[in-house]
Amino acid sequence: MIASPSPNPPRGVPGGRDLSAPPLPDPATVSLFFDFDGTLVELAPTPDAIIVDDALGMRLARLSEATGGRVAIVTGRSIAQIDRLMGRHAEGLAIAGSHGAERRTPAEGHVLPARTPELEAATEALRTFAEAERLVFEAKTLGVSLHYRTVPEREAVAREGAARIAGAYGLSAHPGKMMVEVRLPGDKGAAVHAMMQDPAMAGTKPWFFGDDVTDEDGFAAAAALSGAGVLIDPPRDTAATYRLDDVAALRGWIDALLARSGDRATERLA
Ligand SMILES: O=P(O)(O)OC[C@H]1O[C@H](O[C@H]2O[C@H](CO)[C@@H](O)[C@H](O)[C@H]2O)[C@H](O)[C@@H](O)[C@@H]1O
Repeated sequence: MIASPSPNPPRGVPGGRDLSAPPLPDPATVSLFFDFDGTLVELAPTPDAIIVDDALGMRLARLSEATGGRVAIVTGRSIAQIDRLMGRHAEGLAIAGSHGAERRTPAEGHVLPARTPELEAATEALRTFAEAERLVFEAKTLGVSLHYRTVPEREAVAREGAARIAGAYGLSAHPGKMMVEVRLPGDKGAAVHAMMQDPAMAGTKPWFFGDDVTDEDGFAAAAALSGAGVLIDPPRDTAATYRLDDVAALRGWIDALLARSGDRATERLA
C-alpha cells in the first residue's frame, strides 16, 4: 500500500488564488526550518548529482548567526547524507533527517532509532527489484528510495513494486517527487514540534520552507505553532501560507533577510 502523505489533507487554495511571497520577519522572533532537495538545492536527475555550493553553507551559517542559532534542515535524506553533502557547514545546524525519524540538535544530541530486521530484509528485496527494473536505488540510514526521474515511464512499476515489498515486511511506501520510498515511520511535522522544544527555539515562531508532499506536515506544524509555511513550488493545494517560485527565489529571500538584519557580507553570496 502507498501511504497517504499526511493524515490531514492540505488546505486548498481558495478559488485557485495564488499565495503571496513571504514578508521578511524579524530574525529575533523566528526559527527557520528548511527542506533540502528542491528547496535549498536544485533537483537533479539522480540523488548524487545535486550541486551543493559553498555559498549555501555560508548563507545558512549567517542566517544561524542572525537568528541566534535557530536554523534547521528537515529532510528526507539521512543526517549522514547531509553531513557528507554540506561538510563543515552542517556542524552548526540542527538537522532532522529521514523525514523526521532521526534528529540532531545541540540540546538532544543525535536521536537515531535502530534499523529493524524488516527494514534490512526490505532493503535487500528493493535493491534486487531496482536492479531488475532499471530504477535508481538509494540506500539511506532508515530507508530506501527508488527513483524513476531518468525513466519516468517506469513510475507505475516503481510504485507497485515498492508497495508490494513494503507490505511484505510490514512497512509503508511513501511517494515523493519522481521516486517512492520505503522507510521507518517519520513525520516532518512531528520533527518541527520536537525541535521547537529546544530552549533556543522555544517561544519563537517556526517558519517551514519546502517543496514536496512530505513538507505539508511541516507547513501544518508551523501554522499550528503560530508560524508559517512557505511553499517553494508552483501553486497547488497546500497547507502553506506563502509561496516562492523556486530555489533561486528562496536564496534571494534569504539574502534580503540577511541584508535587513545588518549582515554585511550578503552581497558576496550572490
Ligand atoms: O525532504 P527532502 O530534503 O526534499 O528530500 C526528499 C528526497 O530528496 C531526494 O530526492 C529528490 O531529489 C533528487 C535529487 O535532486 C531527485 O533526483 C529526486 O527525483 C527527488 O525526489 C533524495 O534522493 C531522497 O532520498 C529524499 O527523500
